[in-house]
Amino acid sequence: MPTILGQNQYGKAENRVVKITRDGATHHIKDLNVSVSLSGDMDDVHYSGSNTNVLPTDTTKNTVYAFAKEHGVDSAEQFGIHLARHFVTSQEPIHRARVRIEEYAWERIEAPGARGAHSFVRKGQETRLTQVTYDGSSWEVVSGLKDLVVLNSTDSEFWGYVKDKYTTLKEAYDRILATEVSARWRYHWSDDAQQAPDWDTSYDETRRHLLHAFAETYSLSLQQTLYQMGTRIIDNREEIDEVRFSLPNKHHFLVDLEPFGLKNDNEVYYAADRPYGLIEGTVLRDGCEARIPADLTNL
Ligand SMILES: O=c1[nH]c(=O)c2[nH]c(=O)[nH]c2[nH]1
Repeated sequence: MPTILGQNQYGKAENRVVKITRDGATHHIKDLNVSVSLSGDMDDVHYSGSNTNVLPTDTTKNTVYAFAKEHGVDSAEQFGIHLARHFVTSQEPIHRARVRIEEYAWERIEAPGARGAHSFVRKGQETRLTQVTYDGSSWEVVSGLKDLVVLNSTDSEFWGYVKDKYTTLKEAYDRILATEVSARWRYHWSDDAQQAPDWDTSYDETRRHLLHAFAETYSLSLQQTLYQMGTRIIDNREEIDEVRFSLPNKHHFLVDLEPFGLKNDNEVYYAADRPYGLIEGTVLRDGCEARIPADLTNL
């Protein structure tokens, strides 16, 4: 049965680019997910396997990162136009380039004790959670949130760790620290005879303390940041006795632009989605018992 080749296209999908622009202590962030799809004279590669006309998808990925440095990212549209024009005008066999971009929006965390403007929270609300348990005489209220994504574009280091024969990680003295916070906090209110907290105020203030502690901590590890966030909540919210966090370390790797003759001065990052470090821990008011389960998905 004879066959002919129909529509075809190829490229690299979902290149996660984070571009930090440093204006002194004020940083700006652009966070994109860029998918490139090219088409043109690609019959041969399908029919015979000849790659003569094939610009590797790996190259399209490199181009995305290099362009983030060379041209900056003013807007997703502008960035897409640069890329699409480049592929069509620089490669004779490529006749059409489609560049799709998703942009993730960030807001600044305005924290009074921050050393600069380099802390961000992803736009789009987190999910507020609660679990109420009553056995006829006492109450347990555990509230919290999930999907609260935060990022510091500086003031984060990681070094001095154990090195064994499998360790390849380079020590970092200025890295991006980003996580998607999942937190649960347990109220010490357990008795109808006691005045219950104002739940809405408690939620808003706990969230605020958590964000401010994230922004204001000069971090030597995500573990240290976790402890600071928990301590800030326990110190400021007397109605809360225990806080537990599950913090995926959302790694941002500096892209090596040297092969393209470009210097990457902590500007262009590859935002990896997996695998991720997972840092979890509880912070307790002294003298209180830990009751939030270790695995927050069980709550
Ligand atoms: O903040 C961090 N804590 C770790 O335990 C760890 N491990 C790692 O590879 N990177 C990091 N970062």
